[in-house]
Amino acid sequence: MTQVVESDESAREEDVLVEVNGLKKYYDAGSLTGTPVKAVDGVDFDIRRGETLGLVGESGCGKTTLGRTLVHLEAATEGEVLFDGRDVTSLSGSELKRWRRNAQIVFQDPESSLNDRMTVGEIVREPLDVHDWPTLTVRVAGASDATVTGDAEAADPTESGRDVDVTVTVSDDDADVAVRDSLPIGPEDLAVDVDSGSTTTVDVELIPSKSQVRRAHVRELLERVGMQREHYFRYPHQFSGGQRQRVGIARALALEPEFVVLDEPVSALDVSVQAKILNLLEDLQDEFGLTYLFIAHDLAVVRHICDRVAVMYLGNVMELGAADALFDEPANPYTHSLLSAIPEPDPTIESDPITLRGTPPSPRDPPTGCPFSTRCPAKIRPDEFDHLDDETWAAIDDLHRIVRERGRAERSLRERAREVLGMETRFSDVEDIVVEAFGRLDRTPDATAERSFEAVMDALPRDVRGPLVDVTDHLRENREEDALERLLDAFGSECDATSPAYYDVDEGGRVSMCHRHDPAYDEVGPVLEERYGDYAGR
Ligand SMILES: Nc1ncnc2c1ncn2[C@@H]1O[C@H](COP(=O)(O)OP(=O)(O)OP(=O)(O)O)[C@@H](O)[C@H]1O
Repeated sequence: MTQVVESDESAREEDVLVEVNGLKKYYDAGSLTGTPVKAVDGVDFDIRRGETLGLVGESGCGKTTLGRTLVHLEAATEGEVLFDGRDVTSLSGSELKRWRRNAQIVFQDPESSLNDRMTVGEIVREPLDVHDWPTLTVRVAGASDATVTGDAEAADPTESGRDVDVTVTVSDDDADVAVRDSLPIGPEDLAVDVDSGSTTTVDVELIPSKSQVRRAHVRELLERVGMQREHYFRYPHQFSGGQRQRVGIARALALEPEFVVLDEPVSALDVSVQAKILNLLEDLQDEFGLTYLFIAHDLAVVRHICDRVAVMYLGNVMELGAADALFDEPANPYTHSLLSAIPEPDPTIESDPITLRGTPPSPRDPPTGCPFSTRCPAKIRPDEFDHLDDETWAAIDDLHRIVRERGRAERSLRERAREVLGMETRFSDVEDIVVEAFGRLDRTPDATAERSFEAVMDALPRDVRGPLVDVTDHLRENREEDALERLLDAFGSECDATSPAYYDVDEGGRVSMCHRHDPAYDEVGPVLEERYGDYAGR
């Protein structure tokens, strides 16, 4: 007798699904210039089974690259990505193909991510064809030595039940078969033959064709994501952005992955549609026990949908922790700055955003110390300059950024020729830059008048003027490296010198990368309050 019964979904444990260790992704690593784009520059974190981890940060900080590297659309330059404890960065060939089913991605723009020449059904079905889905995984109970043949492969009896589609229980020539209920097949679709010779052989065959099973699965998926079964034969351009994103989600779920990267899945959609897609994603997560990495720039959406959040800057994770705690009491100066930029919904509350000056440095040339050091509103300042006010520091920091950028910019052939010929180059405007950065500090009665370089320098405190004279001298000679070194030597701090460690910043396991968490320095919050008063990031 052969009996087929449906099994319960196995209980999911609250454990780590993805573990990322020292992950780097550099582009053009072998280029002639020798300076790769350090898109992801050494990140460590876990993603727990069944959770949604948010990934936020300014454009270009490496969010998409990190997401793509996790699902192996990009090869890692260095580091590990462990899925269920197995490093997948070195997988290739059939092993990689097999693993890929487990990790999928939903792209930002449903306009460009769906092939307009394929029907909706073909689009969702394509991964099933590529992976020859379904391959039934069979575990045989009750027989110590059994082989499995037919449309199925044998599962390791010691593995967790999560990976098993069919359980065959053998006693003499009887077999009970359990089919996982998310497959669009029932007892009547399977033929199970048990041959108990010297070793037990279990032959499992699908009765409908694979094509029929795939079509049925695609239709079920379409319905599950809020489309209709009849939409199978329509084309993407016949649908709205929201519906197209539903198709993208159905395609990502077709192979029943455990882990899905959602790369700005609602950013391209109308606000009215965004909530519906987010609700759908949450429902699907509950139903299928999915684990999400949710990449987004809308912090309100992230707070709503994510369990934990990682804040990224220049290829580094600056802070990571429970979403509510991180939004309520940010620890890292970069998180403070990001949150401070969100408009205050209550107009009666007066607060000023922390304005982040300048743009992030190029990922080809990240700062030596803390990645955020060139823009940090809470940057540590050397004690001997305690007497300087915030405006003077802002001017010093501006000059630092300008010199850094200039040092990085490739000099054109024409500029080099002009230098050789002793003609004027772009560095001839060095004095203008100093006047621009420091001229507004002068509070004398005639300060509104155009200031000369000499007048601006004279008005500066002696211990600022001294280093600035050296800096401008270096710049006039086109020695940007020396100018930068002099600036850092005079005004730099721990933030410029060394990359900070991660510190535990709350009881819930939140970590943040900032020298200010070292008890030797004042903490971030009080420093920002002192420098910015009633700023909006708290
Ligand atoms: N294929 C590539 N080749 C070279 N550089 C790349 C490539 N892809 C991305 N980059 C660079 O890597 C850095 C990180 O880009 P990435 O797209 O991951 O950032 P992001 O945070 O997702 O930005 P956005 O929010 O704008 O999508 C950027 O400087 C980008 O220009």
